[in-house]
Amino acid sequence: MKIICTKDYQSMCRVGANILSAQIILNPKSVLGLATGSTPLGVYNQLVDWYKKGDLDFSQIKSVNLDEYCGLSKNNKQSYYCYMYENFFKHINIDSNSTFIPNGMEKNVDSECQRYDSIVRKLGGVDYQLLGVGHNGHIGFNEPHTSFEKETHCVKLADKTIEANSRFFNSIKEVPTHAYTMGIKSIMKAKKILLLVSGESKAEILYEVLFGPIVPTVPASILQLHNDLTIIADKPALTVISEKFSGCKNPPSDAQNLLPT
Ligand SMILES: O=P(O)(O)OC[C@H]1O[C@](O)(CO)[C@@H](O)[C@@H]1O
Repeated sequence: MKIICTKDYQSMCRVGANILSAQIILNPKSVLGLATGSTPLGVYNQLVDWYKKGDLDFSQIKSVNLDEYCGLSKNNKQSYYCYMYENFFKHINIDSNSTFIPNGMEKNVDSECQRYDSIVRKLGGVDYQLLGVGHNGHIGFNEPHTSFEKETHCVKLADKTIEANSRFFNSIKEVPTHAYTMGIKSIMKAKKILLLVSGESKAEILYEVLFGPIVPTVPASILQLHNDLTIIADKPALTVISEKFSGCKNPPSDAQNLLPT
């Protein structure tokens, strides 16, 4: 894995956008795996800016999103469909037939999961997967204890996730209790993965994710086994890692450039 340390959220997003724009320029037919939540917003803003300046072309790009709340329609402002449209898709020249998000309104769980997995397969898999991480180590909506073997499935959201995401809703009661998510197995199949982590509140979990044991209680810990993983984290998110390894005689090689000299 490669860990890039940036001074703050803004520069994390700029570096992230640079990595994705290199992917888009070098492989204009790429399949991008996209994430929602607060973390990638700055990356989307930056990519939109560069698109508006004429530096990027999304006309042949395809995208698959990680997840969607169950029971929220495309018109619901809190749906991830709406998030993607408002924050990214409506500002760029991506073909609306080339963007895919699980259908949160589909009640037949098996058929929706199979449909989504077959879309990803038909696209030839994800070339670059963008990820954030939840405070409990979830990626997509794969909550702690989810089997590493799952592809798209329906999950019951952890109380911690419902609480964290209630900031986007009028009240915690409005937060859906279930979601469709691509599974850990689907995420690990991506050719390249870019994990973004910002803020001190994620520092403890980032240490667990990158240097703790690989266990289903910390779903993102499986990323340690991916052979093309880049992590961009800002300084506050790296505080626990540098604390744990500073003064350590043999810090893991991946942590060495994060330590004070
Ligand atoms: O970036 P946030 O808002 O902290 O959310 C963390 C993670 O939780 C999710 O919102 C759940 O899908 C992810 O998309 C995101 O990466």
